[in-house]
Amino acid sequence: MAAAVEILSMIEREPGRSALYLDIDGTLLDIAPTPEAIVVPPELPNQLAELAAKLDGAVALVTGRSIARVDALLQPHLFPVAGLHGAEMRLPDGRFIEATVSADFLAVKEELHARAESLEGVVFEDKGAAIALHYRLAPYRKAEVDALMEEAAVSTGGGWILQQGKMVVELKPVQSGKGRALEEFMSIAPFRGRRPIAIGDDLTDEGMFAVATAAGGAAIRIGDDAAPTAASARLGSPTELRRLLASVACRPPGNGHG
Ligand SMILES: O=P(O)(O)OC[C@H]1O[C@H](O[C@H]2O[C@H](CO)[C@@H](O)[C@H](O)[C@H]2O)[C@H](O)[C@@H](O)[C@@H]1O
Ligand SMILES: [Mg+2]
Repeated sequence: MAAAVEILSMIEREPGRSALYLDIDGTLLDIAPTPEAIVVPPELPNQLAELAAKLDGAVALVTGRSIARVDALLQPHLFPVAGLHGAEMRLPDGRFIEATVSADFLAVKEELHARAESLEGVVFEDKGAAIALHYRLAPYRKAEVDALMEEAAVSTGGGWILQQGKMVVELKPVQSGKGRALEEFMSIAPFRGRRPIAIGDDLTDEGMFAVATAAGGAAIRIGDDAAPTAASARLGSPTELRRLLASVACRPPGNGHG
């Protein structure tokens, strides 16, 4: 397994041949008790913008969050984003691929919201065309949350599927997937023809790890868990990643670690 620092130093040496695909929660940002409690280090948005400039714009966020939430987190910058696990995208030229909702899904959402309110400690997150039920504040609720979400998925009539995550179960559009999102970005400028480097921390990121490595790139899984992964390297924490990315952002090309 390659070291994460070697992979990032490849970007430093050859920014014009690299493209970077970044997950947010657990990767760029430390995990917090609830979705709203995350802390964006004040220097991070500008560092990502510097990195993007260095890679001629070939930096995308690939996340379970909605694009609107990403924009709010990383303001004032608007990056290319695959949101809702790839169900919605903002392409580099500003075009949107939107996720649509059905009447069945809206009814399921309402019902889930009401039922989640009776489960103390469970946090309901409405993301538009996706829903997350979090049990981080009440881990003993996992079985109840799983059962509720399995029932909800069936009630959508097949248009939405389950996504397991860190202390969360999500309902995401069946037409989603971070691997598919990467393929979409990789087919267009400025991402086309560049070596894809995907960085994430969770099950949902495994699809993009597989696509990036199959295309001759590399992938880094963040975190100290021992979960099996298609990533080519591991790195301990978002703090370490932010430090390495900051160093890539500010060094001139060709001045890598060796
Ligand atoms: O694909 P990502 O960018 O990693 O987003 C995945 C989900 O992240 C968020 O939930 C997770 O982070 C929360 C804040 O640290 C944490 O409280 C929660 O337990 C985690 O599961 C987000 O709320 C979801 O919408 C994203 O899909
Ligand atoms: Mg993540």
